[in-house]
Amino acid sequence: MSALRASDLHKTHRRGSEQVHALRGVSIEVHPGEVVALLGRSGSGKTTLLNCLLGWETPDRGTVEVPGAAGPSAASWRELAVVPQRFALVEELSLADNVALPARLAGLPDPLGAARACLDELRLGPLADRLPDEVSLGEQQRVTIARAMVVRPAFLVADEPTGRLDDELSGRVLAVLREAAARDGAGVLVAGHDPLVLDLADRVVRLEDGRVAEVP
Ligand SMILES: Nc1ncnc2c1ncn2[C@@H]1O[C@H](COP(=O)(O)OP(=O)(O)OP(=O)(O)O)[C@@H](O)[C@H]1O
Repeated sequence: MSALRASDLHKTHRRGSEQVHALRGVSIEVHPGEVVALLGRSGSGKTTLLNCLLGWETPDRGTVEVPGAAGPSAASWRELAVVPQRFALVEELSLADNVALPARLAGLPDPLGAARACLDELRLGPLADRLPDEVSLGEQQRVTIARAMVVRPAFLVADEPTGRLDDELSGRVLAVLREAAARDGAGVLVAGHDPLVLDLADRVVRLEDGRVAEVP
């Protein structure tokens, strides 16, 4: 299968008369079965790159290819799932129902069973029937990982998925992402500052000021 690919992306954000060149010609590939760490200081363009890969922002120049989809915004959750920086859980639904949602939309059998299995993997089984605002932010963060994993996506993009977790839980989350690559052949792109992400990755892409920097 082919790679999730961005080629020569340029993106300028405009704030009044000010222009911020968030991406200045970024190319990146994520192959099935590999974990790629996207590192870079705050403001280096990581989220903008992920947003372009997801079709949430349109680059000024350059292309994004999502295998199996006509374009990034046409990709289904099974083709490309996301763990967003802002969790976007449905407040009225239990954690189990939140996680089951993509499985229901994809028409998978037993969405709730699959959701509970994913929550168990992330050690959230006992909280499955609670609402999002009845659990901590770190727990909500892990729910978003279960929600991305539930359909066994071909590609998964995670924006700082361990930002609110201690080392033990970060290790657990990263092991789950690693397993998605090893077991399901998913291509995983993880953005973050967490040194644990470096240990986990097959490959590192570092952004500096909107460009890919050479990694020694
Ligand atoms: N909607 C926007 N309007 C104006 N400027 C923006 C917008 N989004 C991002 N920027 C700017 O673009 C640059 C890149 O931002 P981006 O969020 O991609 O960085 P990042 O590497 O993900 O940072 P962090 O690690 O803090 O999340 C920053 O200078 C940021 O202030």
